[in-house]
Amino acid sequence: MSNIQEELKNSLKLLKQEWGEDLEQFKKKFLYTSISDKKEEGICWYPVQLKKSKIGFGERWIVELERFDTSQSHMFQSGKSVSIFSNHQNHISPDLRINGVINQVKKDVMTVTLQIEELPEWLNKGKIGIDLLFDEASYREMEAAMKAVIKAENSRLAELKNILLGEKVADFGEMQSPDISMLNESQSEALALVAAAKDIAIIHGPPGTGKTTTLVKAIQRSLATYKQVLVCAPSNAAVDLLVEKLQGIGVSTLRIGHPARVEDHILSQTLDAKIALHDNYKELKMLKKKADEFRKLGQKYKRSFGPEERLQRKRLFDEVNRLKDEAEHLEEYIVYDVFQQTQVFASTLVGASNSALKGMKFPIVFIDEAGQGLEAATWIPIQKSDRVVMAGDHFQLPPTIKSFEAAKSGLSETLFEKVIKRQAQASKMLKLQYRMPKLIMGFSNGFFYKNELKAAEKAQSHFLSEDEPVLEFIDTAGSGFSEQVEEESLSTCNTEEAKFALKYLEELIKRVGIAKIKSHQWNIGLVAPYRAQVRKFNELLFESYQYPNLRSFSELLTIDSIDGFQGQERDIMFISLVRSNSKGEIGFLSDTRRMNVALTRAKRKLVVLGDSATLSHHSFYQAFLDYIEEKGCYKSIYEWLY
Ligand SMILES: Nc1ncnc2c1ncn2[C@@H]1O[C@H](COP(=O)(O)OP(=O)(O)OP(=O)(O)O)[C@@H](O)[C@H]1O
Repeated sequence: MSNIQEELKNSLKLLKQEWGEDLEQFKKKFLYTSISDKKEEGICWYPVQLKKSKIGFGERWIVELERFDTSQSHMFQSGKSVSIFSNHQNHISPDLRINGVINQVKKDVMTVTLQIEELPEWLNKGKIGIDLLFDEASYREMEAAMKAVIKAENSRLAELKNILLGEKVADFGEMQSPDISMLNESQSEALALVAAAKDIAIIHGPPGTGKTTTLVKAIQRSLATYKQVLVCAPSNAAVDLLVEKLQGIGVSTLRIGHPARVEDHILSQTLDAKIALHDNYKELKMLKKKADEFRKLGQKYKRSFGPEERLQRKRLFDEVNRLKDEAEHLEEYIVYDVFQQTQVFASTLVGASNSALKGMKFPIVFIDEAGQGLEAATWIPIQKSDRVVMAGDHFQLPPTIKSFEAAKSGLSETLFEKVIKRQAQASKMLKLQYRMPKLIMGFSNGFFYKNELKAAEKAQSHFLSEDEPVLEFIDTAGSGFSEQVEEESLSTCNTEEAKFALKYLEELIKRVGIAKIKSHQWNIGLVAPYRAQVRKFNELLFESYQYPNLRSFSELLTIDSIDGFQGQERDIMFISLVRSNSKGEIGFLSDTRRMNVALTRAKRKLVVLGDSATLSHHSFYQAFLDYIEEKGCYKSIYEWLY
């Protein structure tokens, strides 16, 4: 057996190990995570009220539950497994839980089929909620993809397996001379490489070098040759960003995936929305309505009726069936028509297994942020494609892996990294970045990119105003701003730091000028590595009136964890590092690739807030503090406190 077959089998084994660990951690999460945390993650409805209950087919109980907190987005959908719990006396006991499967979710009402013989009394006593249970579907899809790749022989997938894993050399056609009218030289060379690639091409490079920009251009170009292509990324946020950019240049894009996971401004690109906007949609609705009316009429006939009525009832039901068939055909036609008009199908890596794409093959798949995708997930869209183009940076966020052992044994190595190592001629590195002035870029450049990264001339003119520093580190050491652990979620926050961050931004807006910021549409990112701190920002900002200017900027302000910012950029970035303790424990912050993402999002101003006494125990932060000192960007919180 060849080495790559062994390697793939090992990857599959590690994936299963990760699956087991994830399941274990999920179980623990449910025991220790607060309800508000779970609600925020979209995996819990609380409180809910029991509206109806009945016994359905197979003597199963079916319940209808309504939630009150209607604003929260969620991930519940039909077919998913859920667990209904009682929070009696603010305590969730494992005994007061029942499992079930979602029949349907309509706005704020969920219908669930339960796996019990009798309804427990506590269901009627209020204080109940619904948890989403562990979703094995993604793992199943990844497992299936790995198995398909292992099994592949005498097929395009088998060839791609050999090429991507380095057994066979990637093939290229004649390289056209790069057209530098739109992009810079190395970006244009990357475009030429993509055009010549018969198997695989990779665009990689540090933050802000235009990987996504070049990839979008390559996608647009490919549409001159191919009618339809597939575009993927590991996260929903990265897919939405690509869809937004493609939409911006007039490419007709269909966003595959559950609408609950798609950002609001991208919803119009989902299949549901496109069906609803289709010319024939009104006709479809009419057919369904008529079928319903005839069905109701037919049901009005009681049991004891004569032959005349029987005939009439039969006619009505025949009509119902005819109308339903017609509606079904019309719906199939609408979907077919939407697909015909689509140039780019866009989904997450795992989302490429969506039934809407079943049986479809693409001449080429483009994968952005490929350094964040697990190998098994990356194979899912590749199975559907003849050629592969990936873009990413292996010094930014890696795939999220729960099992330390599996990560150590190789699961953390992405397909993207393997191809860069094994097919050197198939990749092009971009080195000129357009996002950040040199001062913001400098630390990351030295620490991660051997100072190979250059800043474009135009990035030097990125600032808010002549006298507004582009980089500041504000040291909270000695201020008494110490971290707290959120009791229920065990996530860390730092209330004083959160208050200071908001106050700072409030003052910054006033200082730079509200009108100026609004007229330039400069946007702001407020970020922390911990979800508890993100929650704290939201609580403080939206539940008080202390920050009126910042609140009035809410459409230009994004508050999120670092992971939510991968691939994005903001004019102003404020990072609250949270950790402040006497032991020098920095936990999660030691993931330097995550910090690399955070430190490289800002276009005009980057403010980092943290406790140097705690942070300097780690060499990465010591190096960062040295850089800050050297560049004269250090400030002590005492400048604000007194
Ligand atoms: N050739 C170019 N000329 C001018 N601006 C450019 C060029 N290429 C990219 N940019 C700009 O640089 C910024 C960063 O580009 P982009 O987001 O594509 O980079 P990236 O490499 O994908 O970044 P990240 O690694 O953070 O995902 C964007 O504002 C983009 O418009």
